[in-house]
Amino acid sequence: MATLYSTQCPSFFAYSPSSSSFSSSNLALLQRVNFSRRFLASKASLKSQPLSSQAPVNTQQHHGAVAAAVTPIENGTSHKQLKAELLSVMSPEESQGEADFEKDENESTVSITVVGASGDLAKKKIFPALFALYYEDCLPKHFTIYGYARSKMTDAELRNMVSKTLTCRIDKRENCSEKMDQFLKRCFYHSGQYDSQENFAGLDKKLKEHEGGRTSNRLFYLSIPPNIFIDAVKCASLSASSGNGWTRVIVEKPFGRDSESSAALTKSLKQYLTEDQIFRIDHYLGKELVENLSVLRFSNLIFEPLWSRQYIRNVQLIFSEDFGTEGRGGYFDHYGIIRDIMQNHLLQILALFAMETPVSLDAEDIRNEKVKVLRSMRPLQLQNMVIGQYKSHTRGGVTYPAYVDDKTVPDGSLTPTFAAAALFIDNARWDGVPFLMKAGKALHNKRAEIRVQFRHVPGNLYNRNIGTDLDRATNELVIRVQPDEAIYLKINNKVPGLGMKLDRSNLNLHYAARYSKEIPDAYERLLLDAIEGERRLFIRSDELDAAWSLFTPVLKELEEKRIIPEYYPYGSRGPVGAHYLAAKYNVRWGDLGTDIDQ
Ligand SMILES: NC(=O)C1=CN([C@@H]2O[C@H](COP(=O)(O)OP(=O)(O)OC[C@H]3O[C@@H](n4cnc5c(N)ncnc54)[C@H](OP(=O)(O)O)[C@@H]3O)[C@@H](O)[C@H]2O)C=CC1
Ligand SMILES: O=C1O[C@H](COP(=O)(O)O)[C@@H](O)[C@H](O)[C@H]1O
Repeated sequence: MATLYSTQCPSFFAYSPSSSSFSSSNLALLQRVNFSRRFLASKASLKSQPLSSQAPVNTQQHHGAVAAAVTPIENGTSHKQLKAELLSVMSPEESQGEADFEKDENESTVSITVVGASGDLAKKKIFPALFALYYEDCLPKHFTIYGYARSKMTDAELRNMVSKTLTCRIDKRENCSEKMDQFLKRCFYHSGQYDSQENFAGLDKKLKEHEGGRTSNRLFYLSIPPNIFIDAVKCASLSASSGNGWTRVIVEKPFGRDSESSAALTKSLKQYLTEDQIFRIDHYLGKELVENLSVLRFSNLIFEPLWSRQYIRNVQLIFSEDFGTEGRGGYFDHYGIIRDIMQNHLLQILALFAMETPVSLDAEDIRNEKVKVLRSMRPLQLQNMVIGQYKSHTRGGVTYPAYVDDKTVPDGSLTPTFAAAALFIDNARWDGVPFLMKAGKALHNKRAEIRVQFRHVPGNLYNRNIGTDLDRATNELVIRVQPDEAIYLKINNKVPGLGMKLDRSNLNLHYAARYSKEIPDAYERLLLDAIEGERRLFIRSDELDAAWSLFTPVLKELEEKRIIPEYYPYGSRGPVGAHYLAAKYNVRWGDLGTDIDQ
């Protein structure tokens, strides 16, 4: 039986996809064994920490455990047989871990409170992600979900609101509505002000009733505008923290507007929480292909040796959306595209892409390497930046609005809805390699991708067959984060036939063709990690400081000098200036749409 790495609930266990008939009780057992190993690992680290802080999972140990469970197990193996087999290979500590796990499962509970439950993000992303986790059996045995917001709602009204946004995966339609009903029964609502300790104490009382005297672990997801983060954190922490388990808070971006406001936010958060309790979310880190970046690089011999200035000419990080700020103009105008996308999502991808090999897969080891990259970078300069704003455009009889037509945007706003930038990492690996970023709203397509353009082949024997445009003949690795996830490598190839004609082709890993399983939403992975105390995909405060120090000077300059953005038509490819910026560094944007870019 071919054994591949595929997971049902990824954090817990792995099994062979070809063993779809593998009994669910056997799967559950494998899950338990892995979980008990993880539990042991986290228990070991708990001993040295105060109760209110986190118990980080040792990812290396976790991966070891997963690998252990991937050992081929024949279909038809009975549950009893399997349990006996697994118990026989467990060390005494692991058997104890298994017992502890069972005890812990029965004696502890996780309460997840979505603060701002009436809002857009909660409806669109958080509740659906929680349901997906529930469907996949990834939530703990005892869990309760609470919605908290000022709006008046009954439990039934919250359930009704949530039910409208729940969906089942295409490959998981079985018992879907039954599962939805079960999930909704575990969702409740508490109405309260964000700055009222009394209202949070009311929540605490209700949570305690659900927790029924078990060890209570509590996760608060702040899905509210940033101006009320601190009020909510203060009240949640003072009135609704767990008394005997962990308390964690997921904080949504924006984390400030610049270095100063971000530092002030961190300082205020730390009045009520330890750094270990703060989970700063950047949902791009939860995207499948971003998570895969390190796998691609560090587990394939062919990539890592090429991953430097010696072979890479430039790296491009591209984000585009084919819609404007519709409905979010009020928020957006205060931040703009540089803060909304570049300083966080694209910069995080850049750091992961460019970091040195971490000592291990532990969160701190990975985050240490990312910080080093950020701290090796030159702060962005105005001359390495182009900004744009979309204007109205009529196409096919339809008129698309300008950014400033949005009623929530002040007249004459200069806020960029598009930006392109050239960044540099001044370290031995990347010296002189331009990292180009481009992000925009209301462009011609919706896409997020990483493009790696390699150097020309020195003394290429086939130069004559390639023609004069050597750039077009160099290898390019494209990691398409979304939509239609894919990794493809552009290579030169001989066109079959008696002549010697070359063309460009793709070595193509197209996810939809290769994997039948639907890709989980980023929020699922991140919520699961927060519940498990895995911080690898969350932003540490020093990472945040380093990220802001790269962008703060240029953001201030743009605002102080009131730089006018280049206007581009809604639905276009963005300002021409982006091409001049790239040309300054001998780069051609890779997303111009060649015949082999699908
Ligand atoms: N929506 C998205 O796609 C994304 C959002 N984010 C971030 O997530 C967080 C939540 O976003 P989103 O759901 O869109 O936000 P919303 O504007 O929908 O706000 C969420 C809830 O907060 C309450 N609220 C809104 N404004 C105020 C206010 N001025 N004072 C007090 N309470 C208020 C409302 O609940 P009630 O009135 O019932 O109390 C509202 O339902 C924000 O930090 C946002 O930046 C990040 C990435 C994407
Ligand atoms: O953080 C944000 O991300 C979304 C894009 O997220 P995606 O997962 O749909 O690609 C963006 O629309 C929004 O402006 C920004 O705040």
